[in-house]
Amino acid sequence: MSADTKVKICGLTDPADVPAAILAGASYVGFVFFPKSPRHLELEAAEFMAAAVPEGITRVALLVDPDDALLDELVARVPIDMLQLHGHETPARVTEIKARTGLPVMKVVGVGDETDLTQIDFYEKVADQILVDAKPPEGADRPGGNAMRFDWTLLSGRRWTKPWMLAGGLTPDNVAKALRLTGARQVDVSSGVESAPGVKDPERMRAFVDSVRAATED
Ligand SMILES: O=C(O)c1ccccc1N[C@@H]1O[C@H](COP(=O)(O)O)[C@@H](O)[C@H]1O
Repeated sequence: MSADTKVKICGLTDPADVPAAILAGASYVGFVFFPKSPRHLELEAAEFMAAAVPEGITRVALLVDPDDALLDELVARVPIDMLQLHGHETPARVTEIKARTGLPVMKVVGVGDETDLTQIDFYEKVADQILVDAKPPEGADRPGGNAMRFDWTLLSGRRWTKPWMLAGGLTPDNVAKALRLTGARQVDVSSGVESAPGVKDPERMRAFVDSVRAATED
């Protein structure tokens, strides 16, 4: 584990969440653009919230199989530093989206069992970062943000050429164990720092980052 482990807090929905996440110690903040999510933001709200993020904090837009019209409008209106692709985007589509937007891309790979890890070998060739999340259950309403974790031991000893982040069901109580088992140097949390779906809790955000810091100071 490393003392400079970074935290992404995703799914901010209220303008007050921005200073709360930053005060807690987030290095990345995430905004969700997926209408079926309780964390979905309209572009106007996102524009306002992203503009309030200080320099040095990475603003991530979470998208699910976005079409070109959405990408163009998002990039024109919202000050964003990175895209998180959480759908079924192929490696070729990742390359296209990077070229179209001029933004770095973090591609999500859903893990249910060991066989899913082979996907990372394809995506690390084209994406700037990889986000390793739990694979959603069949028929789930959304491909992430389900507070679901996977078997973290699957990642023990794995190395990839691109930076990667661990996500999926992380909480202030389990993140230390997740860091220990996976060796992750970046973690992403949404449901685990909420008081209700789509409602971020400043105390839980702080507790999460504190747990990461305590675990990485060992
Ligand atoms: O948060 C959502 O509603 C969401 C919708 C569609 C795709 C992904 C979504 N969430 C992301 O999933 C991971 C893990 O979340 P959790 O900590 O298990 O709740 C994270 O990147 C969320 O932002």
